[in-house]
Amino acid sequence: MAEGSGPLYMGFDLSTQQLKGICVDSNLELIYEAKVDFDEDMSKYGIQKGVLTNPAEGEVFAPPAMWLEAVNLVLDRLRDDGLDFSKVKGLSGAGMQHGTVFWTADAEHMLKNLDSSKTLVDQLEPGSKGERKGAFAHPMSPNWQDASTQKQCDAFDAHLGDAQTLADVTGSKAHHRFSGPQILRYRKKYPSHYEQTARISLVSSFLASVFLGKWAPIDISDVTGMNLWEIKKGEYNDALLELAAGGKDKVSKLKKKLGGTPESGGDAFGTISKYFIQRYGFPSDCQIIPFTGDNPSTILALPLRPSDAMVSLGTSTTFLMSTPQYRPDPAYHFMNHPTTPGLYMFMLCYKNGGLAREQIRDKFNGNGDKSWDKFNDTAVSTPPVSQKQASDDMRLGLYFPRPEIVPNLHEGQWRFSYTAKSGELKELSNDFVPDDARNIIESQMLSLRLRSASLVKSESHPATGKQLPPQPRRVYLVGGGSANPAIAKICGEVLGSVEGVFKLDIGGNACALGSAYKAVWGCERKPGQTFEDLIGSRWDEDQFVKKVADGYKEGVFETYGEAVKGFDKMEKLVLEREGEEYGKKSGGTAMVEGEDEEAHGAVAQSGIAESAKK
Ligand SMILES: Nc1ncnc2c1ncn2[C@@H]1O[C@H](COP(=O)(O)OP(=O)(O)O)[C@@H](O)[C@H]1O
Ligand SMILES: O=C(CO)[C@@H](O)[C@H](O)COP(=O)(O)O
Repeated sequence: MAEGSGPLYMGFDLSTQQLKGICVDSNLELIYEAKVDFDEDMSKYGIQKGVLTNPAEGEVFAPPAMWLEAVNLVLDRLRDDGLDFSKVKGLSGAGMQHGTVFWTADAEHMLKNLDSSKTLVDQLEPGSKGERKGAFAHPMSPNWQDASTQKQCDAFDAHLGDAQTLADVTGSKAHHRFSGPQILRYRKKYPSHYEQTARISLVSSFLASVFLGKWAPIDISDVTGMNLWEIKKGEYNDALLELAAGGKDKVSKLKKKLGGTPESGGDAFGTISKYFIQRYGFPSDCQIIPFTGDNPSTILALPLRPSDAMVSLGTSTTFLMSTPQYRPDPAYHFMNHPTTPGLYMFMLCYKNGGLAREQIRDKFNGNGDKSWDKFNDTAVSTPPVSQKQASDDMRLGLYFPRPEIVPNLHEGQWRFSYTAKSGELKELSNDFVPDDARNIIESQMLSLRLRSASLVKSESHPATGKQLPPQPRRVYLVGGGSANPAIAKICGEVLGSVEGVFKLDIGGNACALGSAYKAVWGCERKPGQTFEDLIGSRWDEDQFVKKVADGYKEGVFETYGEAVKGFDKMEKLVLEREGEEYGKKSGGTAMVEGEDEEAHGAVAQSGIAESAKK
C-alpha cells in the first residue's frame, strides 16, 4: 500500500501467541504490519503456544519479560520494513483479556527513566534471584486459559448472593480467568509478592504503560473483565474488592493498586515516553489512546451495527455483538463498549476453537499434513446434522480437547443421535467418523445460536420483503479460521443472517486494526463525534469486506432450529453426568481465606520463570 504524506496511526495486539503491530493512515488503509511469534522468536522462555503451564494446579501463565522483548522486536521489524515513526500521530493497543501484571513500587520510576540505548527487558526485568529487584513484583501473568481458581470463583459467586447477582452487577458470573478471582488467589498464594505489588495492570494497560512511560489506567471496557467493576455505577464494587483484598480495611489499598479508570475510551492517556522518541523517532506529541481488551478492540475493526454479529475464529472462538441492551446472564458476558457509552459488548468465549477443529482435520490427513482440503470436502458434502432425509435422526456432538468455558466442562468428546420428533437422545460410539468434519463446525455454531438467541431480532428479507425468523443482519468472520470456506458456509447455514456471511478483507488482523482505528478516532474526532460516526464515514465497504457465504436458507435454518433444541438437551445431559463444575474435582486447588498460604507449590510460577530465563 502506497504511503501518503499524512499522519499515521498504530495499533498493537498482544495476544496469547503473538504481538502484532500495524500502521494505518487517516483513511483506514493498512500501510505496515509486523509480528513477533512467541514460539518462534522467544523460545528461550520455554513457552509453548505462548504460555507456560502447571497442570497440577490448572495454571496457565506467561512472563511479561517476554512481552517486553517482543515490543522492541516488533518495532525493529516495522522500522526495517520502512515505517517512519516520526509520522505516527497516535497509537493504541489491545491485550488478551483478564491477565494481570504485578508491578513493584520502583516500576514507575523505572518506566519514566528508561535508557534508549538499552532494551526494555534489560532494564525492567534484569533477572533476580531471591528478592525481586526489577519492575515486576511477580514474574508471571496468569493467562486467560488458566483454570486454577474454581474455589475463588465459588467465593465470588456466593459473595453477592448468587451467580446471577454477580452477573447483574459486573456483567459476568465468576470465571476462572477473570482478574478478581485471580487476584484473590495471587494474594493468598504469593503473600509477599502481593505486598510488594504497588500497581496491578491488565495486559492492555501493561502495554499502554510501557509506551506511556508511567502506569496507564485500565480502560473502561477491559475493566469489566475482572468481576470487580460495577457496570451500572461505573466504579469498583467495594464488597467484591473486600473479598479480593481480604478485609474491609484492605479495600482502599487494593483500589490504589488498581488505579482509576477514566470514563472515556478516546481521551489520550498522555504522550509517548521519551524512550520511544529517542530510540525509534516517534514525535514527542504522539498520543497514547486508551488500550483495551482484545475482544473489545476486535469490534472496532468495522462500524458494527447492533444487529450484526462477529465470530472470531482464533485459538479461542469468540462471538461478539455491540448492543444497547444490558441483559446479563451467568451463561455469557456483558462488557462496557470500548468507545461508546450506552452500548455494551455481548460476548461468548470458548477455549475449544481452532485446536478442536485441527484435531478432526488431522484424523483425515493422518500424516502431519496441515491441509484443510479433505476436512472441507467432507464437511460440505455431508448433509446438515448428517440427515440424508428429514426422517433420519440428527447427529450431534461436543468436541473439547481442552477443558471448556461454555459450558464449564472438562475435556472430552461426546456424540449423540437426536430424534427431533420425540426429543430422544441416544449416545453413539465415541470414535471418529468422517461426519465429524461437518458435525464439529455445527456443534460450535449451534452453541453460538443457542446462546445468542435473545439478542437477535426478526428482519425482512432484502429482496423478497418477507419477514424472516430472528437472526443476525450480517455475520462477520475474523481470525485464522475465517480463511476457511467450508466453515463460512456452515456458519451461514446454522446462524443464518439476512445479508450473509462476510470476512474483513483488509489484511492485518481485526484486533490490531480495531486498535489503530481507535487511535484514528481518538486523535481526529470532532467534539462529540462517536467512533461509529467517524469510522463509518471513512469506511470503504466494497474495499474492506468480502461476502464469503450465504446466510439464511429457508428450510435449512429451521432444521438447525430443531437441532438447537437437541444440542441444548445434549449439553445438559452431559453436564449432569460429568459434573458442571469440573474445577471442584481438578485444577481448582485451594486459596480462599483461612487456608495455608504456602502449602500449594507456591514456588511453581517463580521457579519456572527463573529456569525459563536461562
Ligand atoms: N484455512 C484454515 N481453515 C481453518 N482454520 C484455520 C485456517 N487457517 C488458520 N486456521 C486456524 O486459525 C487459528 C489461529 O488463528 P489466529 O486468529 O491467528 O489466532 P490467535 O490470534 O488466537 O493467536 C489456528 O487454530 C488455525 O487452526
Ligand atoms: O479470555 C478471553 C475472552 O474473555 C479470550 O478471548 C482472550 O482474550 C483470548 O486471547 P487470544 O485468543 O486473542 O490470545
